[in-house]
This record gives sequence, C-alpha cells and structure tokens, in this order.
Amino acid sequence: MPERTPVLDGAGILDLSPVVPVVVLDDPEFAAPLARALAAGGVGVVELTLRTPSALECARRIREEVPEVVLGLGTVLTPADVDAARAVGAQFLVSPGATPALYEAVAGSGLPFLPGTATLSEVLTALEHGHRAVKFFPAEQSGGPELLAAWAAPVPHARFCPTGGIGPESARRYLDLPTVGCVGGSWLTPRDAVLAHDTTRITQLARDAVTRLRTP
Ligand SMILES: O=C[C@H](O)COP(=O)(O)O
Ligand SMILES: CC(=O)C(=O)O
Repeated sequence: MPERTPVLDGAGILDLSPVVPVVVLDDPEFAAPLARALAAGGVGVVELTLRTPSALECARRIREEVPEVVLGLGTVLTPADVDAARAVGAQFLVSPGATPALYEAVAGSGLPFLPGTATLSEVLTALEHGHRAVKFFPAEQSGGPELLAAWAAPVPHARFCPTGGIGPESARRYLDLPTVGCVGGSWLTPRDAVLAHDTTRITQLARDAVTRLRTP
C-alpha cells in the first residue's frame, strides 16, 4: 500500500476538481485504468461508491496502482463501512446521509468526511460535528441551486458538493454559488463506458467537464 497521503479536510476535497466523478465499478481489473483515464482528462479525484461487492478491491487497486489520484469512498453508510474504507486506504469518505454512529466512527478514523445533507437541520448537525464541507444530496430532487442559494444566507460558512441528477449543463448553476466548491456526478463514468472499458470516452468526458467548468 502506498504511503498515506496528507489528510485533507473536507473543504480541501472540494477544491481538488470542479467535478468529483461518482463511480460504480464491478471489475477490479478496470479500477486502475478507469482512475488513470480520469486523471488523463484532468480529474485527479474519484469517489468510488461502496455499491458493488468488489468495491473495496477496486479501491485497493486504485490506491496501489494510481496513487496520484485522490481516492474517496462513497455510500459509506455504517461504522463498518468506515473501517473497511480506511483499511483499503481511502483518503476521504462520503455518505448520502449521516447518523450519530457514523459521525462517531468517522471521528475515530481521522479521515475527511463529506456527510450527506438534504435539509438545513442536517447541515447544522454536520457543522456541530466539525464538518464545514458537506454533500448536498440528492441535489436536483431536493431543490437544486435555488435551495442552496437560500441556505447561503443563514449558513454562508458551510460549503457544498451538490450531487444527484447533475450534468455538464446544470453543473454551472451550482458552481456559480459562493458556497459550492464542486459538484459530484456520474456523467464522467457512464455505465456503458465502464462496462466496455472505454477509457478514451472517459478521458474525453473528464476533459470536456474540466474545460467547461474550471473557470467561471
Ligand atoms: O446516486 C447517485 C450518485 O450519487 C450521483 O449519480 P448521478 O450523477 O447519476 O445522479
Ligand atoms: C449518493 C451518495 O452520496 C453516496 O452514495 O455516497
């Protein structure tokens, strides 16, 4: 396993790329090629979801074979997920929501964490636990950029990674908000491209996204 990279706080994660690819991966053989394909397109961060039986093995391969990519594990739902993610070298954790048990486990892990939030009370709970940077999920279904703009008045110090239903066109409307650091999305790694091991397409999607979204 490569050396642990320096721990970034959650807010630092939001500054790595305008878009964090949310990846569902079955085939460990394609884990490193996929991460390299994203990096070749200018996206040096991956959120690999714990949604497949092989996700942890895929994560281990990325950490071992592509250490230049910052690896987060998503769909972290339980303290056991936190332990498993840490064991394979995850550099940050992402959840679709958060519970007291999850906050406690994350605190013990020492890893940066983007807790999922969909209400202002959940944002306040995240802030109480010391997490200034949070996921806003599912973004489009929960109220989109208009809701985040309203939240920016009472909690301008929170920072958001909206995720859920966002694509290359809608991403800009989130990134224009001062409280948004990056967006998350699956559009850089479409299911058909992943199944076909189509690294050329993945690199092109990453390059297009970075070109379109890097600057206001
Ligand atoms: O569960 C969904 C992911 O977190 C984001 O996927 P999406 O960009 O396709 O909505
Ligand atoms: C959707 C999401 O936030 C996650 O799977 O972690």
